[in-house]
Amino acid sequence: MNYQELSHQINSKSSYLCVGLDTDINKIPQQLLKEKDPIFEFNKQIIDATIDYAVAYKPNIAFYEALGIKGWESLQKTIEYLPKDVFTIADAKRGDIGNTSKMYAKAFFEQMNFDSITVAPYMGSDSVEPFLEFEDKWVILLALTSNEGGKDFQFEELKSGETLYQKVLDVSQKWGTKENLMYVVGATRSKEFQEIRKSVPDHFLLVPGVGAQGGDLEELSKYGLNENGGLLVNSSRGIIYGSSDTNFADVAGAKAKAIQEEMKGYLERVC
Ligand SMILES: O=c1ccn([C@@H]2O[C@H](COP(=O)(O)O)[C@@H](O)[C@H]2O)c(=O)[nH]1
Repeated sequence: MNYQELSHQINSKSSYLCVGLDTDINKIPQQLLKEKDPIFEFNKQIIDATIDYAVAYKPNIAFYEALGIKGWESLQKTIEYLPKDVFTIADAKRGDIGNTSKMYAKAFFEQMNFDSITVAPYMGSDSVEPFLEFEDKWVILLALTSNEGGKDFQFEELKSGETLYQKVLDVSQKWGTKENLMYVVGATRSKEFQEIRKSVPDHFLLVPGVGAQGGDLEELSKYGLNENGGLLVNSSRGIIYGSSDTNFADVAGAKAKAIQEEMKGYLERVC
């Protein structure tokens, strides 16, 4: 999916919601365990219930890898089940020396046909560029993460006066464009949103950390939204684990709808 198509989806659904498919076999409703593929069955019902309110889906790959071959099969089926007009994110946080990164890119872009993958910037340009060589595919580079430990390195002030995460934003803009490069900025970092938006006015930001991690949707939307949308805000546990009963999908749908309605209001302010 390209920049214009993503922007169009945000406009037509009045939503920049990304549903996180962090599907944990120990958390899904008991009655699904009798299914042949409980993880896929759970994802399928969550997707059906939330599809009208979401523009993107983000399976966190760890939850599938943890189950071995069966997990990879559930992931593949989930990706195949998702409609082509939603944006798909492999939250895999990859990145290695160039020839290895190329193999990661082939795995997620060619084998699994994801639109995008999260990549760690720490190994630098040659670890990121192989992902950027794929047409209409995206790198989502970790810039300022939502977790407490993100402060250990990302706020480090460099000799130049800029912080490490600012340097990631500045330098990486030479590697890709707004058409193939997005950034992860945690919803818990709402104080930094205004300044980050100035550094990357046109790039999309993937924002995890609303819901279970307590990020403020209104605050981050105020500074993060731009005229193309410019944001994909992820919620995983806050949507998919609203109920552990037979009504789990309905509850997920209602939670996604509530977020979409709130987002609609924020989008109207920038249009
Ligand atoms: O900075 C980051 C980067 C990635 N994540 C991932 O997003 C989801 C958040 O899940 P919630 O249940 O909505 O908290 C999860 O897959 C994380 O691994 C992040 O939280 N922060």
